[in-house]
Formats: sequence, C-alpha cells, structure tokens
Amino acid sequence: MADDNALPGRALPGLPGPPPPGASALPPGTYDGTVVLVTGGGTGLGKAIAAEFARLGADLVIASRKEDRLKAARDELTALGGRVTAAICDIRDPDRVAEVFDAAGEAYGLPDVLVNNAAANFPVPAEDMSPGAWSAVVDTTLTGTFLMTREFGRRHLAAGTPGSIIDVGASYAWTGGPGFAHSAAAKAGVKSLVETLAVEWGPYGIQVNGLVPGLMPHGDMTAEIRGNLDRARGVHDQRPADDMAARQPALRVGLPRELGWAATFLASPYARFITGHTLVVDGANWQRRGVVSPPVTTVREQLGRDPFEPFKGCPRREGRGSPAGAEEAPADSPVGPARPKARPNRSAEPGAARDSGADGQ
Ligand SMILES: CCCCC/C=C/C(=O)SCCNC(=O)CCNC(=O)[C@H](O)C(C)(C)COP(=O)(O)OP(=O)(O)OC[C@H]1O[C@@H](n2cnc3c(N)ncnc32)[C@H](O)[C@@H]1OP(=O)(O)O
Ligand SMILES: NC(=O)C1=CN([C@@H]2O[C@H](COP(=O)(O)OP(=O)(O)OC[C@H]3O[C@@H](n4cnc5c(N)ncnc54)[C@H](OP(=O)(O)O)[C@@H]3O)[C@@H](O)[C@H]2O)C=CC1
Repeated sequence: MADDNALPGRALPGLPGPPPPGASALPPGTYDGTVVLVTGGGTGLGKAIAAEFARLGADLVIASRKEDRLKAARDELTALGGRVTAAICDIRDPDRVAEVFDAAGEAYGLPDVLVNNAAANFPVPAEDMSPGAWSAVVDTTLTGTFLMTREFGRRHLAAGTPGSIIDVGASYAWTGGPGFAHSAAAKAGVKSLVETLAVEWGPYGIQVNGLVPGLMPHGDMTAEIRGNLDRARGVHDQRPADDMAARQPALRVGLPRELGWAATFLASPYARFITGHTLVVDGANWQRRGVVSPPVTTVREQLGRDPFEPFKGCPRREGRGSPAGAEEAPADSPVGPARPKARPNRSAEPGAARDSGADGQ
C-alpha cells in the first residue's frame, strides 16, 4: 500500500522516516495459523494494522458498519496473502457482536487476537454537545470496545485458550482533550479497561494492551477530523502536510504502517510478558511543552464558532442567565433561582497552556 503522506523535508532533520511498505521486524510467518479480528479494519489505521498482520500470515476478520468500504478493504488485504472475511457489525450491538464471533469461528476458528480500533469522533465544544452526540462517541468508542472485549474474553475463558487484545487509544486519555470531551472521556475509559482486564484476565492467559497513534493522517479520515487538522493551514504558508509536520517534535507525521508494526509486535510471541501497557507511537508529541506558554484561545475560537448563547436548546432553563435576563425561575422552583449572567469570554486572559494542539492525540 502506498504512503498517504510523503515526509516533508526541513532544515532540521527531525526523526528519521521508517522502512518502506512491506518491511517487517518480525520473522515471516509469525502469524501463520492465527486469526486476527480488527474492528474498523476497512479504513485508515485499522486497515493499516490489518495489513501488517496479513503480511505476517494472519487470517483476518474486519468488522464495521459499512459494507462497501469493508469489501474494498477485503480485496486489498487479500492481495497481501491471507484469507480475509468482512463482517458487517455495529459494535454497539451486543447481539451482532456475538454473531460476528460465531461467523469468525465458523470461517477460521475463534480469533486469537482482537484489535479494538473502531471509534467515533468529531470536534465540538462541550457546551454545544447534545446527549445524542455524547452517546454516539462514548457508546462506540468505550461501550463498543467493551462489548467486543467481553465477547472475546468469554469465549477464550470457556475454551481455556490464550489470546491477545489491543485497544487503540488516544493520548488525551491522560491529558484531557479540549474540543473532544466525549472522545477523551471514552479513551480514558478504554485505557482503564486495558489496565483492569490485564490483571483480571492475566491468569487465563489473555493479554490486554493499549496502542496510541499520534498524528497519522490518511485518506479515510472523516471530513470533521481532517477539517480539524486543516485548521492549521496557512499559518506558515505551507502545504497542510508540511504544516502538520512542523507542529510535531519529530518534524514529521506518523505513517499508518508504523502503528501496524507496533500492533504486530504487541500481539506477538516476543511480547508475551507485556500486558496492561499502553504503547504510544507519536514521536513524543503528547509530551510537548514550550519554554513559553502560548496564549490561551477557547475551543470555540479554535473551531471558529460564534459566542455561546446561554442555555440555547435547554428548554427547562430558558431565560435563566440569558443576556436579556428574562423570566427568572422562582427561588422555590425545582430548577432553583436564576443564576447571574454568563461570564464574559475570558479568552484574552493569560494562562499556562500546554503547547500541544489536539492534533493526533
Ligand atoms: C484531530 C484530533 C484527533 C484526536 C484523536 C482521535 C481520533 C479519532 O477518534 S478519529 C476516528 C474518527 N472516525 C469516526 O468518527 C468514524 C465514525 N464516525 C461517524 O460515523 C460519524 O462521525 C458519527 C460518529 C457522527 C456517526 O455516528 P452515528 O451513530 O451515525 O451518529 P448520528 O449521525 O446519528 O449523530 C448522533 C448525534 O451526534 C450529533 N453529531 C454528529 N456530528 C456532530 C458534530 N460534528 N458536532 C456536533 N454534534 C454532532 C448528531 O447531531 C446527533 O445528535 P442528536 O441529533 O442530538 O442525537
Ligand atoms: N488518525 C489519527 O491521527 C488518530 C486516530 N486515533 C484512533 O485510531 C483509531 C482509528 O482511527 P482512524 O483510522 O483515523 O479513523 P477512521 O475514521 O478511518 O476509522 C474508524 C473506523 O471505525 C469504524 N466504526 C465507527 N463506528 C463504528 C461502529 N459503531 N461499529 C463498528 N465500526 C465502527 C468505521 O467504519 P464504518 O464507518 O464502516 O462503521 C471506521 O472503519 C480510532 O480508535 C481513533 O480514535 C487516535 C489518535 C489519532
């Protein structure tokens, strides 16, 4: 598979680029006779992870909601060597999750490796986020990961067989993710699941690790996520790819196959004593701090949104704290007395900020 991004040049060298596509640190055939199930394996990083397992001999099951993308990826991945099954599945549906494991079992046998890669995400200020938006992201990213994991664990416990789980995370699980409150909370939950289940299921022979990509642009990114990255465009009057690279300590972005190589290592026989660990593949971007803190800008400003209209869309509280100060609820009302007017935008205040954007956290 071709690189999605050329590595842009710069006066400083940055971290060296990786070996070419098709290279592997593991012996050929490391995954011969092994079944690997990758959620979201039809696109982007999931497909790149699936590709590295396929090159090393694995049979694959790729699972997600959209048939057309799954079928295209199946054809692409089959060309790399192993057998590939595409399973339509919304990982939020526990019955469908069980059916996918049944189908995988009939085709190749119980998957030995589960890669929980599927996730949902879009940038939105927390104050604008509807319950449905919160649920769309948390139910997919955290609950879906749990449902897949539970099914895998139950079947291995019943069969008395070992297995390996890799959960794809994000570094804002540690730092918080302004503009991505739903996703950051979900990924923090995923990291906690890794640490909990590594202990709970270690005695049964099941490894559970996390794998965190840094900024790894690819052609399948949703318009929302791609748009977030393109916000930086023009700051240095450079091409977007150059600009993204200039914002990374490595002076380059990551390539999807670098994540694939890390995944194949973590599930391999050479990593049998590694469990409960989350491996970050991001060129140290998440640890970045400046000598001088950059000025604080609100998430609304960064997303180009108009000022927040207090309590818009919250009918029970209409009028409370609104700019007109209209219709205050009485003090004995179940919703309590009116609060003072919303505080003015404090974006111009100085403050300590991390020198890292939400780019590939
Ligand atoms: C650049 C920083 C990156 C940080 C690291 C993390 C990266 C990633 O996680 S990248 C992975 C991103 N990939 C995906 O998200 C792929 C799958 N995504 C989707 O299919 C859609 O984006 C989806 C999550 C919105 C689709 O889920 P679905 O269940 O189909 O949801 P609905 O379309 O029905 O919408 C539910 C709910 O959410 C509201 N909503 C949708 N988009 C936005 C938005 N951009 N901003 C605010 N709210 C949004 C939508 O209005 C619905 O709300 P209610 O109508 O109130 O129920
Ligand atoms: N790209 C990056 O720079 C970063 C990515 N990540 C993480 O890497 C992983 C992969 O991201 P990336 O490849 O960029 O994103 P993509 O949008 O390409 O992939 C997301 C995948 O999840 C699948 N999916 C979404 N919702 C569901 C669902 N309810 N049930 C089943 N499958 C679902 C999608 O397939 P379909 O629509 O067919 O269901 C899609 O294949 C995610 O966990 C993401 O959070 C973390 C940090 C940075």
